Amino acid sequence: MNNPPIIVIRQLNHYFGSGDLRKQVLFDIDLDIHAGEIVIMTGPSGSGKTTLLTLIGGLRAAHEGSLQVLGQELCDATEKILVNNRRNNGYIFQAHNLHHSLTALENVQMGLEITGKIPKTERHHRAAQMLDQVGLADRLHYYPGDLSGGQKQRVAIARALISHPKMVLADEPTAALDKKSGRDVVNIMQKLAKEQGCTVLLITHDNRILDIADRIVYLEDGHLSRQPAVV
Ligand SMILES: Nc1ncnc2c1ncn2[C@@H]1O[C@H](COP(=O)(O)OP(=O)(O)OP(=O)(O)O)[C@@H](O)[C@H]1O
Repeated sequence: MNNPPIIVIRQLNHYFGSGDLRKQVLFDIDLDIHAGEIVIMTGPSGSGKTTLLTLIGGLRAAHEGSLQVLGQELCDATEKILVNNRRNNGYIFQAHNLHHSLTALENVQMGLEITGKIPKTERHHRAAQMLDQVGLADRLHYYPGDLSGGQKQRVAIARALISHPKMVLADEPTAALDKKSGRDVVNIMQKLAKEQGCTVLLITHDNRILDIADRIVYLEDGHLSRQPAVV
C-alpha cells in the first residue's frame, strides 16, 4: 500500500472504570490504516471493537499510548480537537440513528449541515443525487418509519458519505439486515468509498461481507492481530 497512513496507532491502551473496578479493555494496540483502504475489524463480542472505533472517531478520549488521525494526536487531546476530528468522519451504525421526524432527503442533508454554509438548494440537490446513488431516488420524501431496514441503512450511508469524508466508521452496519439487503448495503458502501477515495473502518460479525475488505484485522480480549483474509 503506497498511500500514507491516515490512522497511526501505537501502544494504545484503554481502561474503563476506576479504582478496584478499573478494567483494561485494549492492550498495546498497534495499527496503521492507509488512505482509501477498507479495513474490517472482527472478533468476539466484548473484545473491544466498538471501544477502539469510538477512540479513532474521537467519540471518546484516549489517554494512554498514541493515536494519530490525519496527523492529529488524539491521545489526551482537548475536546475542541476531538470535535474537529469528528467533523472529518462519516458514521454508520447498526441502529442507523436517523431522525424519525425527517424525510430521507432531510436526513441526508443533515450530513452537509455540519460542514458549513452550503446554500439550501445546493444541499437539496446533492442529497437527492446521493440518494439516487444508493438506489433511493423514488424514496426521497419517505420517513424512516416507512422504509425497510436495508433502505434505512442506505439512507445512513448517503448521509455519511455526502460530505465526502476522509474516513467512514461503521459499526455492524448489516447486523439488522437480511442476507440480500446486507450485501446490497456493503456493495454500495464499497463502491462509493472507492469512488471518493474514502477510508473505511468497519466492524462486523457478518462473515458474508468479509470479501469487501482490503484487509481484515482481528481483535480478541483487547489484543489486535492480523488474520489471514477469509474470502
Ligand atoms: N462505557 C463502558 N463502561 C464500562 N465498560 C465498558 C464500557 N463500554 C464497553 N465496556 C466494556 O469493554 C469491553 C469491550 O466492549 P466493546 O463494546 O468495545 O466490545 P465489542 O468487541 O465491540 O463487543 P460487541 O461485538 O458485543 O459489540 C466489554 O467488556 C464491555 O463490557
